[in-house]
Amino acid sequence: MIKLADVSYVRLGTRDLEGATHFATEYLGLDVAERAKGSVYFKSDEREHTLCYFEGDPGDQVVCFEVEEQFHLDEAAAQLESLGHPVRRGTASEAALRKVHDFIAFRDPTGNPIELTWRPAYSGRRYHGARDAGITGFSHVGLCSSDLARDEAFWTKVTNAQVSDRIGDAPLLRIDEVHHTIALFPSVKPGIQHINHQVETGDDIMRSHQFLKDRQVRMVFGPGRHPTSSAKFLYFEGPDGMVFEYSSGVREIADELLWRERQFMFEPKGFCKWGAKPNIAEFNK
Ligand SMILES: O=C(O)c1cccc(O)c1O
Ligand SMILES: [Fe+2]
Repeated sequence: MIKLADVSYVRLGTRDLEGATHFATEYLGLDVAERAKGSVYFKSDEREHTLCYFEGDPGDQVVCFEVEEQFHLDEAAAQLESLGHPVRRGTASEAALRKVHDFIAFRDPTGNPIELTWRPAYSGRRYHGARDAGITGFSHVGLCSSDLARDEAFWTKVTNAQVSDRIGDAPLLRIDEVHHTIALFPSVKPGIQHINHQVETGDDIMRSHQFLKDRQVRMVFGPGRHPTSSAKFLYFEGPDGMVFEYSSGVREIADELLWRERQFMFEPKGFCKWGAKPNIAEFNK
C-alpha cells in the first residue's frame, strides 16, 4: 500500500505563460516563487511551490503527492509495475525542476499523469499573495475519471486513500484528517478537473466573488456550501479552461472510527446546500 502523505503540487502546461502568470498572481492570489526559463513557480503556503505553469501543451497536467520515505518510491514503483502501470523514475534534472529530491511518474487507470515525490522543498519565505485572497494553502484536486468504480478501487486499494463521502458514484477521498484531498469526477477524457485552494473565511469567498466578477473572470459555480465537506465555495475558470476552487471550512475527520461515508445525490443539491447550480460539465449528468 502506497502511503500518500500530502498533495504536493500541480504542473500545468500552457501556451501563454505570461497570461497564466497574470491570472495566478493578480486573480487567483498566488505568489511567484521563481521565474525560470519556460516556467513559473507559485507559492500558496509554506511549501516552496504548489503550482508550476510551464510552456507546453495545456493537456499536460500532472498532480504530485508526497511520500514519507525514499524506499516508499521503490515499493510504490514495484507495486504499480506489478499492476500493469509502467513507472518512470525521475532524472536528477527533472527532480531539480520540481524542487524535490526524488520522484517517480506513472498514470492512474484513467490515464492521469501522477507523480510521487520524496522530500519536496519547503520554503523559509512566507507566502503572501499580491492580491489578498485569504489563501491558506493548496488543498485538493479533482481528477477526471473514465470509470469511477475502477478508479475508486485503484486509489483505495493501491494507496491509503479512503472514501469520506460519495456524490453519486463520485468519491471524495481522504489521505489524512482533511475530508478529501482527491476527488474523482466522471469525464470522457483524462485531466485535472479542478484545483482547490483553501481560504481563511467565508468573507474571503464573497470578496473574491465580487473581485473576480468585476474583472470578468468566468464564474462557474457558487458562492455556495458543500453538504459533503461543509465548506463554503466558489469555482471560477482560469487559463486553458482549468477550474479553480476556493473553499473555506472544510471538515476534518478526527476520529475515523466514528466516521461513516455518506451517499449524496449526483444533482445540484448534492453539490450545494444553498441552491447554486454548477456550470461545470463533470458536476452535471
Ligand atoms: O468540498 C466538497 O465537499 C466538495 C464536493 C464536491 C465537489 C468539490 O470540488 C468539493 O470540494
Ligand atoms: Fe473541490
